[in-house]
Amino acid sequence: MRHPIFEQLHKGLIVSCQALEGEPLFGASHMAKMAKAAEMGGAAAIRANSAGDVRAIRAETKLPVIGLVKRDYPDSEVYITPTAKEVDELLEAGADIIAVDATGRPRPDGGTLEDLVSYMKSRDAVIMADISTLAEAVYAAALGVDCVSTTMSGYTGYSPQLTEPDFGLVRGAALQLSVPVIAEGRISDPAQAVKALEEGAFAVVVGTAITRPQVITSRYVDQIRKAVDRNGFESAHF
Ligand SMILES: CC(=O)N[C@H](C=O)[C@@H](O)[C@H](O)[C@H](O)COP(=O)(O)O
Repeated sequence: MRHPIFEQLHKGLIVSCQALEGEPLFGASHMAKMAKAAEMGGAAAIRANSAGDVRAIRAETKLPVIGLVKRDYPDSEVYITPTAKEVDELLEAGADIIAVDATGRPRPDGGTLEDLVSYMKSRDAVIMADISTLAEAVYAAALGVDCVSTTMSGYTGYSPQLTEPDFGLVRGAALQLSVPVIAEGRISDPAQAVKALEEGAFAVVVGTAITRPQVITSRYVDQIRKAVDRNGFESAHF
């Protein structure tokens, strides 16, 4: 049976509020304000990295929070909630849903996705499986995750390296699975978010295009520079 929290997410916009160390908005208080702004704009939920950010966002908003912990381990490329340790941190912080890497890549300490999912189920966690291919989506659903998200498409060596969102994966997974399929990754304008829903997404996650101002700024600057190089705007009034 589908967990009741999914009613709040259905056909909604989930805003990913994440800033990594070294980025100007890094820090729980900045992310809480970002989440508040997203709430004011009508977001259905927030996706957030680290127990500290999850706590701050829960204190600042009434929205459900999808938590993850990005952590590097020396023996694995998996960095989104790789082990039970990160799951415990997120449960303690009160995350409503926990996102975990559900790619087929080797996990730290030889752990398996199957073991992680069964641990999470034993702790009543609601699980979002971050996948990069249809086969991974099918496998995660068979393990009993609550939803899948297309987060990792383009970020594993064997998935298509698209500049656009992976609409084909959204469509294929939505057709094949009975759990909600969330569209996530490189959705950069409202029309793409709508297209993802048309392809069968249950909800849409947007991060960078809303919450990473340095990237948004550079997109404008790049376009402007290219246009200036192309035609110089000689007729502009100075
Ligand atoms: C691949 C990976 O690590 N994705 C992360 C997952 O939490 C975030 O860095 C992304 O911002 C998020 O998936 C939303 O995607 P986009 O920022 O493209 O809208």
